[in-house]
Amino acid sequence: MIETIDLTKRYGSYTALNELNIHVKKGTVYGLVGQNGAGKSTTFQILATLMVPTSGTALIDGVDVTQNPTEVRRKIGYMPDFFGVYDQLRTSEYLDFYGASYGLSISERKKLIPELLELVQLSHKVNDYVDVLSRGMKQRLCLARCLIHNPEVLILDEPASGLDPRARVEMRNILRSLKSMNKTIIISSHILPELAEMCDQIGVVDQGVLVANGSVSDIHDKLQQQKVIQIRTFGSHQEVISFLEAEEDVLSIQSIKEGEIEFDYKGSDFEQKDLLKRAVEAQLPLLSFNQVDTDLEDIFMDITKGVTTDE
Ligand SMILES: Nc1ncnc2c1ncn2[C@@H]1O[C@H](COP(=O)(O)OP(=O)(O)OP(=O)(O)O)[C@@H](O)[C@H]1O
Repeated sequence: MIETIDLTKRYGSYTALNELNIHVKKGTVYGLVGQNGAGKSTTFQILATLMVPTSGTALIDGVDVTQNPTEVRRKIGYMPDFFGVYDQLRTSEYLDFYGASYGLSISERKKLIPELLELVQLSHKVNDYVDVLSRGMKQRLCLARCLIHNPEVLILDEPASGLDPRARVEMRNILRSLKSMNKTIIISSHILPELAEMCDQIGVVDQGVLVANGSVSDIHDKLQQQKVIQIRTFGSHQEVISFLEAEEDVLSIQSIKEGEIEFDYKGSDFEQKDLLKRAVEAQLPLLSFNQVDTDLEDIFMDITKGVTTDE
């Protein structure tokens, strides 16, 4: 439904997007995650037909965004990361204006606007002026605006940015409703865990390059090639340390505390099983042996480390 093939964008000599390949299946939610300046908005602006790529192709439902932007615009709803709302317009008038721009009749608009306001939980603000709505409400109104022509595809650039925790939860619930309506959604964030729970697939972009792509658990596994293992011991450490130091897949011993050793390990699950077996056979004084869970935030920080952000 959404596909980019070797999508590249250069601003002068600076490459903001470098041969990006992503594929979003119909009815699924794809999260593009990356630090500030990673290239998310650039990708979304190209998908939304607002920017032409330097090379490569982007397709929405098989239609090339550069060659046939008008047809693509009918298929998409785009929520930019920054947007303004008009002064002196009430919430319902604002949506009415956009509905008319998309060629909806008065009766269609009359029926649709209350439905959309209900979906984005703004029914109670129908007669309020848009410029005095809270930030979260404005974001939700902008989302309603994206839906007015019933697009199949939603391109949402950081819809939850700048929102307080409650407003984030509200936005997440709305996105869940949209998913259940079988929309195909691409959404960006610089916070990986925020996207993880609502996305079917995640792409991690770093300096314009897709460094990881797949389901949340795939990414977790792929990026966590180096594990941290914790051993709890009973009695002397020394025997355990000597054993670990002789193991090829033990990269380094991270910490040694009273009764506890942590080490970096690069072996597979199969090799890890054998390591444990050998440790038991060597009758080491082990109380427990387990892999330390790394959360998504740690993994994200790890793969994007060393990159300076522009904020
Ligand atoms: N019009 C432009 N001219 C020159 N450089 C640009 C332009 N737009 C973006 N860039 C640069 O391209 C890179 C990617 O920017 P982009 O806005 O796509 O990142 P982003 O991942 O959306 O970041 P953020 O999370 O801060 O919105 C950045 O280094 C940015 O400074």
